[in-house]
Amino acid sequence: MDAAALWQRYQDWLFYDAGLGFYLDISRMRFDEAFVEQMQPRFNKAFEDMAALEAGAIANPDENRMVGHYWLRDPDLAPTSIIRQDIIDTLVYIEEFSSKVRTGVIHPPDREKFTDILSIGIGGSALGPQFVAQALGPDFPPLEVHFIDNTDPEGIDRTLSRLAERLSTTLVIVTSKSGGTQETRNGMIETKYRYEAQGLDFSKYAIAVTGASSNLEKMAHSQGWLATFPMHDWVGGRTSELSAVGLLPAALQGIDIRSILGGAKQMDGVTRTPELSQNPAALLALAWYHAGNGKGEKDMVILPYKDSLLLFSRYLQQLVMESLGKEKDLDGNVVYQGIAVYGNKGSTDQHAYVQQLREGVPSFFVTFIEVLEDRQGESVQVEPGITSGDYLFGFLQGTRQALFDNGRESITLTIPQVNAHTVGALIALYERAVGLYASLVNINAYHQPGVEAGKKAAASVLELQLQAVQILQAAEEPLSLQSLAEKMGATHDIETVYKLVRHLHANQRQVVIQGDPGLPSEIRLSAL
Ligand SMILES: O=P(O)(O)OC[C@H]1O[C@](O)(CO)[C@@H](O)[C@@H]1O
Repeated sequence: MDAAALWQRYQDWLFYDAGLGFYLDISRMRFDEAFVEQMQPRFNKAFEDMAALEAGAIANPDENRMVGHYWLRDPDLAPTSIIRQDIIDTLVYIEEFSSKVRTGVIHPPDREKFTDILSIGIGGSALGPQFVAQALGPDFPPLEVHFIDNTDPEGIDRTLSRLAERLSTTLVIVTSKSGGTQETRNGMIETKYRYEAQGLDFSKYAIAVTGASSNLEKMAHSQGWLATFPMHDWVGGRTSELSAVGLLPAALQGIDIRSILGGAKQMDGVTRTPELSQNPAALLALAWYHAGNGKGEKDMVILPYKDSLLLFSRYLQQLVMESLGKEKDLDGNVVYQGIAVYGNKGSTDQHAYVQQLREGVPSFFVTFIEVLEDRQGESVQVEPGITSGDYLFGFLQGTRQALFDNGRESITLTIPQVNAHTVGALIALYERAVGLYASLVNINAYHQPGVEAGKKAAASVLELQLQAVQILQAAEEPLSLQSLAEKMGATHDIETVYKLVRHLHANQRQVVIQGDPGLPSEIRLSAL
């Protein structure tokens, strides 16, 4: 395609919404009119599915749940007046509570104000708050936010050690929809232990964001925690950023949550349009379908040219991959769907993996995110007439061009600046694009049956561990690995037995290995 034809294609496919100041360019995806025409019936169905979902249909049939994240930013859309009022009340509660914390009306025992927030949660109960804190957190927030989002002891220690001096002014938010996620529970128990070690009553510092009647909610109530906020049944973890999960920590950091909601609502208005060319979420879904043949054959590389959007790719990784990565379609056929997502930021990545994108295996399409405003205030000139922001802009345009010249496709989103409104809009855009794409490929985007297998397997490893220790404690002499596994009735799982004794030995806990651990069949095991 020559330059004039490309320019025409750019103009033909350019989407712009003046209210949002938002542009979407899919001209560098090499689909043709015939493809668009062929996709139209699927889109008609996707728009119908989406309308039904927003009206309160059971859009997550496996879990028999409504899918209502769109109602969070427009409560009038909620299917019942009870849900509507609940959304409104929760928002007011979040605002009142966070304002009282910021001003010291709610304060820690014997101290004037909370200074820090420790957010404990994982997956959808962490990624949104982390992304928004990075994108929108002020330079000097009224409360600085920290995260424990794993059960890694060293990671937990690092966060808690850094906070040790300020634990007595740190507000802990434990976020878990199910209220039973082990990583989050472990982080909470370890944190509580540190508070108690300092003679602090954890319940005076703790808040829960969780589902009704979850174990976490029951514990928060019975122990008299500072507050609990709801995580509604009809909001999935990966679409919960605009519920209390994301809004509470954002409000505590002084981020304008009404503006996030406003941006999302405005984007929802635009992406509700049942007209492919006028709907940027549908255009994204079209581009994804084209790139991967509707089978996820190409990976989605997210490249925001803005440091503050660094975590967007990690946020989208869960939103897209947990939603679309499914073994079966809605009719029960095995389809192995999904789109792999990764990314970091430009132009930093240009000095890392962009080499492969330009010249290596062409297994991806890029989504560039361009922010028009370089910074607030004046820029120095790094060369006559040129600023650092001009360089960032130049690198984005240059990389887009270089990729296209070598047959690599890309999408470009352009926003006027990174602010609460545009971040809300970006979240809403991708939520809708994922929902539409799921309809195109006929899968349930709102369940996650696959993650249960890993959780169950982990639980059986821990059972094996307890059993191994018990047998070693009862043994009169050191055992070989084989005989330990036999006594456990776990010869089929001897590799796991080997690994768990090695782990315990490395931590000087309960088990001693004698012999060369590199020769598993020769080691002798005894209780410590
Ligand atoms: O909020 P919860 O229930 O602790 O779950 C955390 C995350 O775990 C998952 O259920 C996957 O295991 C995600 O979908 C969810 O965001």
